[in-house]
Amino acid sequence: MVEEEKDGEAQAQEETTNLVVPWMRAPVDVSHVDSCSLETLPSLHPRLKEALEKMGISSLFPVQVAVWHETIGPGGFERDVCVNSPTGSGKTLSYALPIVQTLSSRAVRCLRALVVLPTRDLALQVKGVFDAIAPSVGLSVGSAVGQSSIAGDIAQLIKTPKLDAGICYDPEDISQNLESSAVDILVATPGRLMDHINNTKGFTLEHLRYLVVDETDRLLRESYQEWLPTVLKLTQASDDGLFPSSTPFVPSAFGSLQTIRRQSVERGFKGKPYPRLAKLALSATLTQDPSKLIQLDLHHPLFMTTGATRYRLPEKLECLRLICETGVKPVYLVGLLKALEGEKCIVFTSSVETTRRLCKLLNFFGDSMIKAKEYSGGLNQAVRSKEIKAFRKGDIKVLISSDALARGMDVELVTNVINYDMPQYPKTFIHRAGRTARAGRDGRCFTLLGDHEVRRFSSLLKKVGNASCPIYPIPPDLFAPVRAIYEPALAKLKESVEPIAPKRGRQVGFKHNSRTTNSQTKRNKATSEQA
Ligand SMILES: Nc1ncnc2c1ncn2[C@@H]1O[C@H](COP(=O)(O)OP(=O)(O)OP(=O)(O)O)[C@@H](O)[C@H]1O
Repeated sequence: MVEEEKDGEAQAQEETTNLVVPWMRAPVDVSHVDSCSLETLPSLHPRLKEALEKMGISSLFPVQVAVWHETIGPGGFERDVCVNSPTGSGKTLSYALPIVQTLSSRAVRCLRALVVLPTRDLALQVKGVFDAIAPSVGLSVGSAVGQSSIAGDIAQLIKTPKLDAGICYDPEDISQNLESSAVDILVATPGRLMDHINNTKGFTLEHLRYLVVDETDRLLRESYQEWLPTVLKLTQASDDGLFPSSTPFVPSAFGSLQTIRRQSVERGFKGKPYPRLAKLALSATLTQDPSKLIQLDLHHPLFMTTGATRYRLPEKLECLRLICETGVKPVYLVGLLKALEGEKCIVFTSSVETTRRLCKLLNFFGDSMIKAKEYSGGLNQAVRSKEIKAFRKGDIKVLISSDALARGMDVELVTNVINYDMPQYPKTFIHRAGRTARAGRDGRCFTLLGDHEVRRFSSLLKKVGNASCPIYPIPPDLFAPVRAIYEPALAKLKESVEPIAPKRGRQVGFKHNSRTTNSQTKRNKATSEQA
């Protein structure tokens, strides 16, 4: 993927120059923090406790406890927080809970918290987490993501006055005008957010108090229409006027609100309250690149990480490898999938095109072998949503995917991740593998390798802090029937996907992805992580 390549270059640069911003050199190590039961969590709102219990949550994970202390506890949102914590460790709730808790005492509905994620599916997943807790304290959550109707968004986000019988809407009436937003919290993708900022009447970030940049490294890698500088600028605009810290909002001459974001006294401001937006940045592979981090304009940032290594795999993840004979990699994959029959598996490939072909090929092996569906940026959103829904429900057990599914997606009971194509970069490995072994559960990550990839894979494993990756032995009796039907399945695939005259020596297959042309590869890569 073009994105992962950029990531790789950036990582290589960081690794060689060893540039680390000073505040990252003294992190809070979350691996020394214990889980905490809801009963003993200080200051937790009783209705939030109930909502969490309804979700089946009885205690907070370490990263959630650490962020809680820094925001609700003694830290009191004094500093911006940057979290680097493994996949599946519960980062979503680590920011959702303190934001909902602090906003639970708000008097007037305004857009106070903005959560930005790189893809539509991720944004909707995170909205689901807020939806599970925010209504319990009277807060409303909205979403603004691509490929949904703008009119629908506007109806959901902007409050229009109700014209009840006998009551007239009076735009001069401040009490009617106070609530312009229909939501307190907005979960958005950058493109749709910019649409609203530029075009939606009544949409304002004037009262924003919290900004969450989830999957930070991914979001900072691309400018997405300059969304971040725009948001920072719009929230700074209302910082010009300072209001007494005891007055959380003041009706202005225009009937709208003005918000003091932080009521703390900042260094160098001689006792004056200095309004600012509180920011939280999170990822399992948080960038350490100063030129990227500077874009966030962080305030006395506090860095939370887990352990001494840069990246960390989930504790209960088991890594295994399969060394495949040249030219018959799909046979190994089908053999492995037969060995894992009945369990939920995600198979990652290197591109949209390989995803499409591999999925077709597997289905040509016949229903009795493998039933697989595909998920990639090459499909339209409706199809992707349908497939992911079926996968969540368990109607589909095998999902062949590009890296569109690698980051953040939380699908329950995925017990196996299979790297059909070896990931090129440590970050890609971390995110792919992290679709399993989530929330302290067990999971396995298999990587299929050709002989020529073994050395490179060993060096990649070292970078993700995992030295042990034994060979997985597929039971030999599973291979023979698969081998027997490989050639006919391949022939069917050739007929179905090879309208272009094959080049000399070119075969349909998955042995070498380099066979696709450069422009094709670039196209595929470019779409593979698109929302
Ligand atoms: N305190 C908790 N108790 C039990 N389960 C939890 C708790 N917190 C989160 N979970 C569950 O853990 C899973 C992983 O959480 P989440 O998606 O927030 O992880 P993450 O750290 O953001 O992962 P990624 O880096 O892959 O995005 C989810 O299914 C979530 O419901």
